[in-house]
Amino acid sequence: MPTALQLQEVVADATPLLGGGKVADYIPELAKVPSGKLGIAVCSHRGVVGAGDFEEAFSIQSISKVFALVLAMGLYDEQELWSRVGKEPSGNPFNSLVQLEFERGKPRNPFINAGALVITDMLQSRLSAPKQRMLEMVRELSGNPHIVSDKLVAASEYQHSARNAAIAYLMKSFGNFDNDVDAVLRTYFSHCAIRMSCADLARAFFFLSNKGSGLDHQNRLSEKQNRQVNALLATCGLYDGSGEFAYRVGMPGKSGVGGGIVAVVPGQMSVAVWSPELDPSGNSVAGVAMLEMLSKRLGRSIF
Ligand SMILES: NC(=O)CC[C@H](N)C(=O)O
Repeated sequence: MPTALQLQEVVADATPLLGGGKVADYIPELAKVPSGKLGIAVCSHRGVVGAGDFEEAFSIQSISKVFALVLAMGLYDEQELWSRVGKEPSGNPFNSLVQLEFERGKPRNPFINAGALVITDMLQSRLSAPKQRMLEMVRELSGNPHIVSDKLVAASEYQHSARNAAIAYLMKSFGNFDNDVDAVLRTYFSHCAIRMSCADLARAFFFLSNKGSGLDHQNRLSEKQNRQVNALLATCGLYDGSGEFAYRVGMPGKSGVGGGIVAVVPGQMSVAVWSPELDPSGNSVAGVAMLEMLSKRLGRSIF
């Protein structure tokens, strides 16, 4: 477990990288976030340590794709789930359509938009209130009952949803989408618009470093499912930047276009970082750098 001082050093050493990326602006509401934020939090059995802006809430965006998958793994059996979505890295941008046509509407993995939209469609089929269920889950996992989904961000995404709608309709044309596209998009955007801090996220992801059992001692996943999710995070969690992330950081991880990244050190700790400026793949520039520094300084690459 790093000390607060070590985390402060990581934040200080990442500060010169500010200005080296671009805040997501394809969702206009996200473009309003100040670009100079830097936060890091680590959670182990001993609790949370953080530095920088680690207590400030931000839009978790694609990090919600992990929570959605975990929910779906509790509702569907293995065979059913993976008949609808694959387990391979895509090597393409997170919101790409090209592969979907060639691969007959089956998304490569649950951590790109197409995959998360199929997972959300599956949640929509089995849950009466999927938006609320997701909020309950992140509140329980993080121990923070005040977590909410930002209605302005969700509305902004809905107003600019042409690409996600196109992905969903393409999958529907192949028979891999059961519910009304508009209803599923609204649920998906509500999940993406959840606001959490690095401290919340580090707590919420602790179960993935602890054989599927959360800080509240609830078993969220079996040990086997936990290994499976970590394997998918290690290979697919940062879209077409997943190989580079494994090379530099060496931890299963998941990013979002809000600038957050969560990472897991199996058996030890979960880490969350935040800095809004992104690289061309949509991953936080300073966020990846902070995780790389932490991994190197503590010797925590899993490889
Ligand atoms: N990579 C991301 O974080 C993308 C999530 C975003 N809500 C979208 O659908 O485009």
